[in-house]
Amino acid sequence: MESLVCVAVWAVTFAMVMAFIMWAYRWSHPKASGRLPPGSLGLPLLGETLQFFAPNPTCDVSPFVKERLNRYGNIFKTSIVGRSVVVSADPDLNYYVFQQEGKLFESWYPDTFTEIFGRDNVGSLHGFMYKYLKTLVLRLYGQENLRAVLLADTDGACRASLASWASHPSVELKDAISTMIFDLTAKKLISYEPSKSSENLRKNFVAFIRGLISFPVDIPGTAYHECMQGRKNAMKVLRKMMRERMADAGRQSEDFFDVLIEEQRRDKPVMTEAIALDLMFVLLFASFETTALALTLGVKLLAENPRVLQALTEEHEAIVRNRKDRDAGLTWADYKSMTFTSQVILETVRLANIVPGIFRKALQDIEFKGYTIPAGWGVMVCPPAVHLNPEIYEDPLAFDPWRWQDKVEITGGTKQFMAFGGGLRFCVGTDLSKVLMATFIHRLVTKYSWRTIKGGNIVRTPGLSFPDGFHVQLFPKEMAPSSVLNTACSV
Ligand code: HEM
Repeated sequence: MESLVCVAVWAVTFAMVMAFIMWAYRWSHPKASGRLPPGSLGLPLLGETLQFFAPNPTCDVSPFVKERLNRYGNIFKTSIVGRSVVVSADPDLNYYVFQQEGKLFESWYPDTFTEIFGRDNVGSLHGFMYKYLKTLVLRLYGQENLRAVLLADTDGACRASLASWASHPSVELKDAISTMIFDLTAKKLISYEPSKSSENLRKNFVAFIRGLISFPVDIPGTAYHECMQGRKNAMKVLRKMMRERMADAGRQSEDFFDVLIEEQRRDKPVMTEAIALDLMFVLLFASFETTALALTLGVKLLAENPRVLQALTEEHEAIVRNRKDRDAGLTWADYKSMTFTSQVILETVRLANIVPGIFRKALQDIEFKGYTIPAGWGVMVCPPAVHLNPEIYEDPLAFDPWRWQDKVEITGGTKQFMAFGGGLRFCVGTDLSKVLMATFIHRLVTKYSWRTIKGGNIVRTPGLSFPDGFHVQLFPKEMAPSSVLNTACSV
């Protein structure tokens, strides 16, 4: 009897081991109708997730991507956060993916992203609903409103913020710029006034860049957990605000939230409460964090490249000289005349690679350059691999705004430049972001000098962050001690 039990236990164990081996084999050798791109799917379930998130303290392509590009070429397969993904550094495939949005590919992001931004966030919507939301957002952040309203607002915010920072012995620039842009955009979006509100709304968006593409482990201490807590708190505030406004039939439209509420009040509304709330949540985050990171890196790069700073300062001093009233606000014509500044901005976002991966899902089996991307697989377009490719950009890690000279104005993604995405989903905040950066630079270089106090080192996991901040001291130009100006030195 005992030996029978022993045999049964062995048989069950053997069957389980065999089942596991077969499952693991199927995992690493997935079925496909054609030839899959080269690469490894890593360990079962875990895939190559740990390698993907390994910190990279440089502006260069992450070691994860670089090693695989060297080994497999511009298109390779991997598995991250539980999904099989084809990574593309191939300019033709990237372009194809963008052009085929909604046909062969559709927007898809890892589950962490969807949980944090909400299942009805703009990145997860398609077709009519998506186009309708995009049109609404462009009413706020498109060129027309930027020219009529937002340019003056951003100029005022940059002026006031820089003046107040200049009275401090040290300012952590990333946080200070984030606060400035958040306060400005949250006012436009929900009439948020930090001084009058009991909620510190911005603190709910801390750790988002790290958390969006992270391990979906919801335990205290993880970036994902921090993001989820932030989402819950911010959504509570937004939901309460929306219900109060919905109940107030006589309310006049004051901000973008009111526009969404009016849409919900229509006879046959297409906008649901969930879509409106997720949209507000995404906009509150995207409006400030992306641009704040790019600007902080930009100031650091300027401090490290005095020749660029010199040329930039000359452009802005000429704008001031040509004004009747030297203290007047920036005009749209001033903004449009900033040729070198726009090159500096392009060069900064090329090196910043704020969005390290643009995700899509294949809607059917797709053949490309001899490889098959199976239906349902993810595709990650990898902007850093294009922006830092020496065959496209000579000496790619050099901060060289002159490389953009005589290039046509970029109004969408191209095969060589996709910092703001491409195709149908080209970033709706591109123009706002450029206006913010240009007005900030204008006020900074015409009125102030600065020196680095400490920090400024970066880490990409793979989203960009400044782990020790970037602490600077600002001086009004006329009061600046000449020996320490605009230096990258640390104390
Ligand atoms: C340096 C600043 C910025 C960078 C580098 C950036 C980058 C990007 C990229 C690469 C995409 C494409 C994502 C995709 O195709 O899946 C995108 C989309 C988007 N961005 Fe930005 N962005 C910036 C600033 C902003 C700002 C200021 C806003 C404010 C509204 C914003 C709002 C959005 C939204 C709502 C989308 C989704 C659009 C869609 O799905 O069609 N972004 N951004």
